[in-house]
Amino acid sequence: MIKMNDITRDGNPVLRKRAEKLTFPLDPKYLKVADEMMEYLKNSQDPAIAEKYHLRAGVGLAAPQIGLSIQMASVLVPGPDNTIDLEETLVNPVIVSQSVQIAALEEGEGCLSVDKDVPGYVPRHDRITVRYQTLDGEEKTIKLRDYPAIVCQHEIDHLKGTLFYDHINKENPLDIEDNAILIG
Ligand SMILES: O=CN(O)CCNC(=O)c1cccc(Cl)c1Cl
Ligand code: NI
Repeated sequence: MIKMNDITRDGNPVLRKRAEKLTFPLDPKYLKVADEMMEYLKNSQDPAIAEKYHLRAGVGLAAPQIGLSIQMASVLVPGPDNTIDLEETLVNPVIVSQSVQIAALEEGEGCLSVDKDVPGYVPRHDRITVRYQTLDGEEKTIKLRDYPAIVCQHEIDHLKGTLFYDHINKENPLDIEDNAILIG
């Protein structure tokens, strides 16, 4: 199972590389990686397991965060009342369209690869359309908005070598354009 000491930390060049596109059929080792990444997310969202193995909670995990510079990211976004809003492993994801409307999480963002808290609004697109391949190579296109859209942007950023704090206004971290939507 993936544990915190398997997570690459800021300063490791792998987090600043553009990850390699994957070809299909996927090498079986990458299928295993996908399972392990999703398992990490599930474990980290289970209070008992997270406490037992000292896992920081995550709603997404990108392959560069476990040292693999490949275009693969898993997302497990809970919805209200123990529902799941989005559970998917995205291979070679591309944001094919995005709203002009900007949104940010009121609480800011965190990252397993960034040990320090970096306060401030992370401006992102409120709505995005993502085209990706599933683990068996099927092309899918999904439209996302609000929290799931923000999570996917955070993960797709990882595949481009971008970290969330790159987007925070350095002079005034709580500065964001007037009509940005703040998501609580
Ligand atoms: O890349 C994934 N991680 O670093 C896992 C830990 N961070 C989160 O789960 C997280 C927390 C807050 C906002 C967003 Cl958008 C995300 Cl993604
Ligand atoms: Ni992250």
